Amino acid sequence: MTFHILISDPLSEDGIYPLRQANGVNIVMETNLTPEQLADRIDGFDALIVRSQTQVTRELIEKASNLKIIGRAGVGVDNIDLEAATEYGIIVVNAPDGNTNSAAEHTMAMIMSMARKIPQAFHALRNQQWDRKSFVGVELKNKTLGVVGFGRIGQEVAARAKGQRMNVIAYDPFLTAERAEKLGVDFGSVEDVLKVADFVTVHTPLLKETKHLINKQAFEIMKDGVQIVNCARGGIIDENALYDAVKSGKVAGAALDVFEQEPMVDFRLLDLPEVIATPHLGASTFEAQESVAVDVSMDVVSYFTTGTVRNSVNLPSVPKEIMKKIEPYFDLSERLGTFLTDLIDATAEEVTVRYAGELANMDVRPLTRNMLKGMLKRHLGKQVNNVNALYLANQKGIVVTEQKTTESKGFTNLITVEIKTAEGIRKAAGTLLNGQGARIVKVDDYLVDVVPEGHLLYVRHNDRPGVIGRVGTLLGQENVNIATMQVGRSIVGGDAIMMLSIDKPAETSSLEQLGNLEEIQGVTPINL
Ligand SMILES: NC(=O)C1=CN([C@@H]2O[C@H](COP(=O)(O)OP(=O)(O)OC[C@H]3O[C@@H](n4cnc5c(N)ncnc54)[C@H](O)[C@@H]3O)[C@@H](O)[C@H]2O)C=CC1
Ligand SMILES: O=C(O)CCC(=O)C(=O)O
Repeated sequence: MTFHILISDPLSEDGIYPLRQANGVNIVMETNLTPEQLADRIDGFDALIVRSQTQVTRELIEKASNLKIIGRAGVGVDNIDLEAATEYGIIVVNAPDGNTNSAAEHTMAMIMSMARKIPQAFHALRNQQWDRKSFVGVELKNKTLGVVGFGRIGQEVAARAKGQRMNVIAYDPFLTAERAEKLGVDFGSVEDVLKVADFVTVHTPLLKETKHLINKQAFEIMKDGVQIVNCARGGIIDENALYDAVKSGKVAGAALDVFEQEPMVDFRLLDLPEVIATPHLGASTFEAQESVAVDVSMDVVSYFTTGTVRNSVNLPSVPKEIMKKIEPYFDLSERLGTFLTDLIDATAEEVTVRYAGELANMDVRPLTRNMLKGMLKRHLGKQVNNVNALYLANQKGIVVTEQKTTESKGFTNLITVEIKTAEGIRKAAGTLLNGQGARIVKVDDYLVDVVPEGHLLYVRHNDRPGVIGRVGTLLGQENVNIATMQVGRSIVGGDAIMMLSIDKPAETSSLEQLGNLEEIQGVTPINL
């Protein structure tokens, strides 16, 4: 049998030697196809290997009736419709480590070029202007670099910046005080980072949560004269807001490798002398291109020869016989993870999942992974699945433990998730009620009965007469319909909670008003 592989973006020839050496493969390299030509060409191929140019859309996937694996020679998979690939049973693999170094070096090159106005000075010189006055820069030494997104590349950039004797402050939802100390950086919230940084560099993936993370409001809290870098993904910085911030003088320099639309169509930002740019070259080194091509080629060969891969982004790998028994708990596990993540405004350090009842006699590792997927997807987005969730959690320094007991205190099965953060331990427990679907039955030590779906509000309050009525009245005034409400309390007159299920998400202003009501201690929206 021949395995047909289409490579549709330029890949290092040295890097694809694992493919060239494999028996029974037919490699076709066509790197100049239009989307329409690619759609006409794709059918019949077993594997598609791309970089960032090829858009692997649902329409393309639907035309690829033989496709089994998509290889992304790089990190970001935002050019691949993962949902469609998963839906069609196509494994997506990437090369998460191969270009980290190059992307970090490019970021440093951009920071230094920007700080010393090297591209601008070169441009003048090339136009035969010997101008030594217009290009006075700033030193990096003793300046503060703010790193938003402290994963592989963010950490490598920080290490290099420290070599330039910069101070580094970072924000990442997975960064704990302990890890920050170990890595020799300060840490704080995004606002903390933006307020104190002389240079800001972003290294997050582009997700719903990170789209326009650096916007008008973000620029407003930055220092006057801040310099800003984006070598991650176009769209993390709002380009219109950046334009205005540079124009107004708030931002003294911007260095961009990536853009909201690529190839670039709107060149307005480049009219500004403070802005320097490269056309998405962060990973464009011989070393990185060879490395990502080797990694992805090895995974494609491994899939072809053994059916296994190393760097899966979406592979569901649950043994069939286990799957049948535990499948009904998949959704509940994931929702418990998301529920607790929304509830907790702190970095998870340890996660314990307790299985009580019949589940204790089964291999429940897929459930734990699904719970972690629910937990991590809030910050890592689509790249998390039940295959890579545990790996990613470990990579973030989260200690994951499973515990089992056959005693389940009145439930056939009970799954309790406990998350430890620097602020303490929070937990939620859920079960499947016979014929009535999933329920969250305990939040911390309060007994509840909540369907884990839709929009929920978790309200902490003092157990006093009239509080519940005031909450209902206010939400009514704000046109928020309450579908269900649960109340739990520790002791009469003590701390209490309300779990409300509402028909639509409450506006921020409504939540603020709710939080300001007498006897209310706090309000947390949860969206499942
Ligand atoms: N310009 C280029 O050619 C290249 C760009 N990239 C891009 O760089 C980005 C980062 O890559 P890696 O470091 O390898 O990924 P990574 O997954 O190791 O790190 C990303 C980090 O962002 C954090 N994060 C997620 N949401 C966040 C938020 N709202 N605020 C702060 N942090 C948040 C995550 O927790 C994670 O630690 C990706 O978007 C990738 O596509 C990567 C390589 C080359
Ligand atoms: O393939 C490329 O050159 C882009 C690399 C990149 O952006 C990534 O790996 O996320």
